[in-house]
Amino acid sequence: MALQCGIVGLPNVGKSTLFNCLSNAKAQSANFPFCTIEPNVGVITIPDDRLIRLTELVQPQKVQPSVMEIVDIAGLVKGASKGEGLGNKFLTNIRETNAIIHVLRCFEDGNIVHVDGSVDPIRDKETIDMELQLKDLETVETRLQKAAKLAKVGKNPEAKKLVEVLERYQEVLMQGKSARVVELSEAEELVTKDLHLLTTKPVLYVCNVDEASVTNGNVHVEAVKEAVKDENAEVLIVGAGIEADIAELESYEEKQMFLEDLGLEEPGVNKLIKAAFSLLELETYFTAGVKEVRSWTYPKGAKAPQAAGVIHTDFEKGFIRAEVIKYEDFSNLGSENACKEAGKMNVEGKEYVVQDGDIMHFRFNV
Ligand SMILES: Nc1ncnc2c1ncn2[C@@H]1O[C@H](COP(=O)(O)OP(=O)(O)OP(=O)(O)O)[C@@H](O)[C@H]1O
Ligand SMILES: [Mg+2]
Repeated sequence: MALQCGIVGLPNVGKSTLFNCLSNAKAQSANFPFCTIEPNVGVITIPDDRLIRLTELVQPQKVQPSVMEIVDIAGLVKGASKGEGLGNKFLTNIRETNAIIHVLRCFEDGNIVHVDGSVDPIRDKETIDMELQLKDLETVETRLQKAAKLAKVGKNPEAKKLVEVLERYQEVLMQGKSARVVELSEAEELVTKDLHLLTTKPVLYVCNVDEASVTNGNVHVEAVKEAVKDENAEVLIVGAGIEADIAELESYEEKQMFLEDLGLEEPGVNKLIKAAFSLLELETYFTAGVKEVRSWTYPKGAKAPQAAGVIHTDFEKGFIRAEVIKYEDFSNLGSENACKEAGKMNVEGKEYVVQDGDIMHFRFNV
């Protein structure tokens, strides 16, 4: 059940190029629109300095970082919601993802075709948003008809609630806004959970810039930041072209040299991976034994038994307690034993909400 981030944007803006520097899988990338048709799925490793530190301290036989899936989706054009370009098929690919990375072309390069003839990320963003919103409006209206019928026949409080929410969605979508601006109560979330609207998915924006703009951005990036300031969404600057070149380099030293020249401490894609990971509302805990040091992914807010279930369902079913060491303590004191002696290992029960970076040891009984 690996969660997926989908990369969306207009054709030829650099989605596949970005995908290639993010994942080990290789997608075809070329200077013509609709180069990608079938979605490319890749697995990416989440970079985490804490895992490196734990590995140094524990010296395990094996190390296993967290991963997530990333999908490179075909470019979308105006009218896609009505079947233009690759149309609806592409929208289905987006529906299957859990979060969206929206790539905006912010680089000038006369040799790279822009489907709408000029570089204008704000217009591009509106084009994509509008197509997603139109598709959602279609979904909402179809569902509204059905739910309204159900709500009429006798007692059906759930259908009534659904109708209410759908009407709110319809209103904002008709105003050209995304459905994510509608705030839902827990009960409302429950009745809408199989709706899978495209514009309720969390989104982050990637400004794809040229080499010279990777550290400070450019006028296009500024315009994007201004345009999304009410959306409460993150805007990242990545030079996909140059990062793809760096990813091709063999040695770590060469990569570092290149990054330094660009004025970057780490590849822009690392920042992007971390941002995408938190966009999915995921966090990490660790297990640190001599056999294996491993990073595990759990949904933010999970209690100890649910987090244990990520390792094995038996751990959840037979959960007794968890022994928890904070990463900082482990890192400072150097070992599990040292933490125990210093009283830095806590025993937690079923109600414990796991915190990002916890080092866990589960006791269970099956
Ligand atoms: N930051 C950049 N600067 C200059 N050229 C770039 C940059 N990013 C990508 N490109 C170039 O843009 C072209 C299109 O890239 P890519 O194939 O990744 O686009 P795409 O969004 O996947 O397109 P499609 O929707 O057709 O699949 C390629 O020639 C690529 O090398
Ligand atoms: Mg592509």
